[in-house]
Amino acid sequence: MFTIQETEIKERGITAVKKAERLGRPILLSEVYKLDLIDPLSFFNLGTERFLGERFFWKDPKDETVLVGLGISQQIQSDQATDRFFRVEKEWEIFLKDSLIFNSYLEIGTGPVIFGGFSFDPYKEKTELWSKYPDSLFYLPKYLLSIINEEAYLTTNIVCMPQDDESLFEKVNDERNELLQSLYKSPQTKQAALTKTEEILPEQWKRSVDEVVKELMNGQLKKVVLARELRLTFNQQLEAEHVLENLNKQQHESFIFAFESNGDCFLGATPERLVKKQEDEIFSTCLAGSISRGKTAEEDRLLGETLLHDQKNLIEHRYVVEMIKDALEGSCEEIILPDQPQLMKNRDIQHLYTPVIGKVRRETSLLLLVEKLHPTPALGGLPKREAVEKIRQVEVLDRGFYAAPLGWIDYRGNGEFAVSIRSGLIQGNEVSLFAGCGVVADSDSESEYLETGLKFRPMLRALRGE
Ligand SMILES: C=C(O[C@H]1C=CC=C(C(=O)O)[C@@H]1O)C(=O)O
Ligand SMILES: [Mg+2]
Repeated sequence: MFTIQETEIKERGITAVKKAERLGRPILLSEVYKLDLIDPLSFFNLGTERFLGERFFWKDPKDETVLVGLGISQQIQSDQATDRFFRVEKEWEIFLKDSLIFNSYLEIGTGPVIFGGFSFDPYKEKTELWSKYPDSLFYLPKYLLSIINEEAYLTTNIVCMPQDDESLFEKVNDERNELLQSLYKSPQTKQAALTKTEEILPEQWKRSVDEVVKELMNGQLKKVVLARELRLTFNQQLEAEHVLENLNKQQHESFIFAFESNGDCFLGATPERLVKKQEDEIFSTCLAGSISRGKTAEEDRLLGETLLHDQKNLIEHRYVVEMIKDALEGSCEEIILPDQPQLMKNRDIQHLYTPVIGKVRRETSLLLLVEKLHPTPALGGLPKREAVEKIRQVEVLDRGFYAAPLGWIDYRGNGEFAVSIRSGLIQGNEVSLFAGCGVVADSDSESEYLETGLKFRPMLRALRGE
């Protein structure tokens, strides 16, 4: 069993407190230990008692980076719409200034990391649904488990005040060791049962698709993504850990995420990367154009072939490729992307997919890239500003964090954001699911309606525990 000795954190803590006294402001103390490999979901689960409402989970499709945060050591949050990406970046930078970071590992995603995201459109009128999530919300966790290429690291973050003393560090050390020891007790709880499914205004949604199609045929708008909601009720309070476990099993090739705030939990399994930054290398994804999976291998292959040659879907996809290329060109010395889309097959749906690799200029930050890209025409439309305005006008749904950038940034400026689709918001014994689709001049509202139905499936499957 792993135990961390108390002497080190005490010495470091006293140094941090002295620095806080000298500078007259809080100072971050962060330390990283390597651990034997532990199961990230068990780590998330063991936060249930102590850190409920203050947890996050993140896993990329290849399991290269798994991050689990428990507790909130510092929060960056705002409802200010202007410059929101830049503001988060500056606040993180200022917060990190003069911090004491004890990290002898070079791995990206160890040490101080903030996790969180942004709402889709800060100018959209807010409803009760997303009242727990401000337009920008990030946590620096108290304890962060990072599993990087199958090696585990535990980062502890403590914000030290001038008036703090040794007892703070004794407490943290005890708590940390208790956490690590309780890892081996797994809680047994029952999965909730679905009692009611309500589609929110499906006919009105179809009518808005028809209206937008008309505009697309004779205006400057080329594409608008329209989304809708499914509201589910269960016989008891839903536990995020069950749903997360199912998503992780059923949609392992997606980004699996959960992000708690004040009792609610936003979670999902998205196949869509927005942008990843590793030093000066960046990776993005064009994902748009969809068809169902076949029941047999042959049917599945034929459906894939149909998608690869379908004009409506190819146009829907091409708008995304063009926009991402344009958005990245200014910041990159080099961009590589194939001419033709390929297929991405997820358990419940297949998509047209074009991967993008680039080399960014020195001064380009991850959040600057997020700002340039969000929303891509896979979530917003084309042209970007006009499409977002149209969505604001015609969509009934309050998207909140759905279809928006969600991810993490470490203290060295590396990190990754996904687009939070195939997702849901848990609120007690109810859950809202969200799904949208790219409407182009060739769209038919009935088939777009069915396509959104496919996109609800990953969350439905996980919620039902199928
Ligand atoms: C907006 C969603 O999916 C986007 C991503 C891939 C394919 C899409 C499509 O074919 O319409 C959407 O643009 C969603 O899942 O809610
Ligand atoms: Mg589509």
